[in-house]
Amino acid sequence: MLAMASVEELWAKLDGAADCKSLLKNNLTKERYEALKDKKTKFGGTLADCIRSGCLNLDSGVGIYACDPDAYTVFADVLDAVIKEYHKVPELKHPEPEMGDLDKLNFGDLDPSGEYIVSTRVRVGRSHDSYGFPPVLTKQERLKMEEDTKAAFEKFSGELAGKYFPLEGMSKEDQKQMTEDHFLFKDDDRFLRDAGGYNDWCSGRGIFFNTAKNFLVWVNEEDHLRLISMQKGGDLAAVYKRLVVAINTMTASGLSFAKRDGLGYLTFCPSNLGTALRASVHMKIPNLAASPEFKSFCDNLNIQARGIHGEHTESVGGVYDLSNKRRLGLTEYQAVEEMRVGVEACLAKEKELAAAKK
Ligand SMILES: Nc1ncnc2c1ncn2[C@@H]1O[C@H](COP(=O)(O)OP(=O)(O)OP(=O)(O)O)[C@@H](O)[C@H]1O
Repeated sequence: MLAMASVEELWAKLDGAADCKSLLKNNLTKERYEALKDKKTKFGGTLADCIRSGCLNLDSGVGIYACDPDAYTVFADVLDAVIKEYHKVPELKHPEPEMGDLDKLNFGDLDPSGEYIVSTRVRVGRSHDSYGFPPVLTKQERLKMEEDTKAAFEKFSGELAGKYFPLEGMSKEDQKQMTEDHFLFKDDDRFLRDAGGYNDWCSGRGIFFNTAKNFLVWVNEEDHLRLISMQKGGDLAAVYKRLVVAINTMTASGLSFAKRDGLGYLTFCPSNLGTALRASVHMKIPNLAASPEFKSFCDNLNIQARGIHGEHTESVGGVYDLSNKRRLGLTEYQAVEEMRVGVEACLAKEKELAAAKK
């Protein structure tokens, strides 16, 4: 069974796949493979744990996950190369976290008319530095981690106060409704599945909500933690401030998050590390989206366009998920600013194209 394949079998599959275009394929040279194939992290993770998904799914974009925080040191030879290529940075010199002065943010509501932006969301990923990532995590460890996390939720007060809902025992109807409302995560990503992301599903997974349901935390989806602030409309300042207060509360509660000099916050997928921040709007841009320049327009602004049901989904009714593409090599505040500038440009272009049609 390939899910249990040895590192030699996985490598043979990757090496023989001439048309594979993943970053793993590009960067795991024979020399690197030979040097790394017998190494182990302090969590007991191996190269096979990192590359399994990318070898089973030769159509992967990235193709490599970190089996645990230590993988970024032990398998740095290949992971650093992948990180540089994915994030398009020549050097790994991520700055220290900087959220900006919350009293002097450069932005407010990006769409006061309320006509274009359906909703705004900013999320960060965080990993406990004392636990491995899904390929090496046991069920008991995941449950213990869930307990540590729940204890930190007790520190949320004011508008952040809320309740934790474990997935185990949640009805199918509730899960479906929460997913359709864009609140909850699913277990249907084959890349993540083959990386071990759904091992022992759904034990140790859950979701925390504040009372107003505009702040939530995903527990043990892809990352140990995803802190998410979201609301209807375009008030980026309100969404961002809420998130920063939540991050500071979690940190002050005594949790220690995995971080490495030059790489910032560590996440399961190397595509997310650094700020681990994705700021997005769901925005109506039917005219821009239909224009041939849509992709290059977004690329020039470092904006990523996704469908509205998450990565790898299609747009519905001309509504797109527009977010910052860069997460590494810039501060949190700069990442949000980059998204803000890009979204404003997309909005202006949409209006211009709509006016030209009249
Ligand atoms: N601005 C937004 N408004 C409402 N829902 C959003 C917004 N951005 C993302 N979502 C919803 O959040 C959920 C998760 O999306 P998705 O998986 O694409 O992003 P993510 O959580 O940032 O993680 P990743 O980048 O690792 O995929 C989906 O249901 C998506 O529709």
